[in-house]
Amino acid sequence: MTIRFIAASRLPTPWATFTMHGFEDDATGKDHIALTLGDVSDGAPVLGRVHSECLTGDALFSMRCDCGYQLQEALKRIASEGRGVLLYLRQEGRGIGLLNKIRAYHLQDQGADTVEANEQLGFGADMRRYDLCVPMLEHLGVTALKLMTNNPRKVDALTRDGVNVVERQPITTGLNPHNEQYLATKAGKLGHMMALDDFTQASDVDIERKG
Ligand SMILES: Nc1nc2c(ncn2[C@@H]2O[C@H](COP(=O)(O)OP(=O)(O)OP(=O)(O)O)[C@@H](O)[C@H]2O)c(=O)[nH]1
Ligand SMILES: [Zn+2]
Repeated sequence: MTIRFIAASRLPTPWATFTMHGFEDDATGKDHIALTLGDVSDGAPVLGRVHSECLTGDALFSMRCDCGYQLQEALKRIASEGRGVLLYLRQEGRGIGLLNKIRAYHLQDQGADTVEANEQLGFGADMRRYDLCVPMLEHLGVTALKLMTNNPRKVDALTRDGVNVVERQPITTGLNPHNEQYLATKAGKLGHMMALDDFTQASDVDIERKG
């Protein structure tokens, strides 16, 4: 696997102006992004989120999952700390791709849960890889992460791949009637460390604009 840095630019958002770093994954042809704020290469642990692509949740306001809410919350928390990193990994649908995720959603519309739907399609419950994070973080000079996640398997996978995760911070946001069952399945079957009582409710429109 070769991850190559391609270019960086400013990325203004409602919460802060981040630096956006683009990388190319030669093995898969996919491109991945890191957003950074402040000096992340000074050796001190960095507040971070490793976020896997969810086009429906991140860009199309889907309420079926918690991805868009988590993305927004992570950027807000990094902005309020004034320093942090978000890796945006192009592994849609827990690694099965967008069209297979739509197939999986179709099965879920008929009663399967998120894990059963993947399995009925012949996939594992979670096909993601995190080894590409290492060269991305090395390029950015990040040596230790305070990781925002509820997913202990993500922490384990990153640690196995050589990422120094020194702290886990829960990120429980965006509960709504459309994702309640999905979140319960993540906690029950995928091992996410969260209870529905921990969650903040999604408001109708959660987008804030500054200025
Ligand atoms: N196959 C499949 N993928 C889904 C479904 N819902 C969300 N996803 C994908 O799941 C990924 C996000 O996974 P999550 O389990 O929410 O998050 P996580 O990264 O494992 O854990 P957290 O760090 O706690 O958010 C994204 O790639 C989404 O596209 C679904 O029902 N089926
Ligand atoms: Zn999602």
